[in-house]
Amino acid sequence: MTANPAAPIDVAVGILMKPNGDVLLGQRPEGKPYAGYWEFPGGKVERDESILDALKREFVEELGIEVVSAEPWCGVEHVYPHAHVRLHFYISRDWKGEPQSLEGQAFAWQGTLGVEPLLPATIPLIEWLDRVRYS
Ligand SMILES: Nc1nc2c([nH]c(=O)n2[C@@H]2O[C@H](COP(=O)(O)OP(=O)(O)OP(=O)(O)O)[C@@H](O)[C@H]2O)c(=O)[nH]1
Repeated sequence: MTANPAAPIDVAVGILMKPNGDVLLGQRPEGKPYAGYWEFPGGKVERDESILDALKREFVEELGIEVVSAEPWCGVEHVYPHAHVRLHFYISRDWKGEPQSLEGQAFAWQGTLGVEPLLPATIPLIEWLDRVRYS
């Protein structure tokens, strides 16, 4: 049986937030759709995996970071030419380790956003985020 291309793919996305409001963004590596675009770290949820477990796994794989706790923040659904995604954004203020570029990607801590382009589905998040990170 082939997968239904219209069915949304669940993606766990994590926003690491420092006490000063800075958040961590990563740049999509070569070979992936939208290579070079900036995003919050994360990836697809695997079968039989919870969203939080997927988030924790992706942060270990991509950045060598242990997410100790994270709160669900918002959901965004977006249809790209390559995929229909359902993004589950979490905010974490509690993690262990310093980000390492384990998959060769660039990353940057950002207050006022200074990197572009951002993935289209992630653009509205930046304005929403300003309402929570400096509150
Ligand atoms: N991590 C992340 N993905 C996002 C964001 N915004 C957004 O539209 N996406 C989309 O969510 C999907 C994430 O899939 P991915 O390809 O990065 O996931 P993955 O690392 O598990 O991929 P792979 O194992 O297939 O290589 C992509 O279609 C990507 O375009 C974001 O801010 N962060």
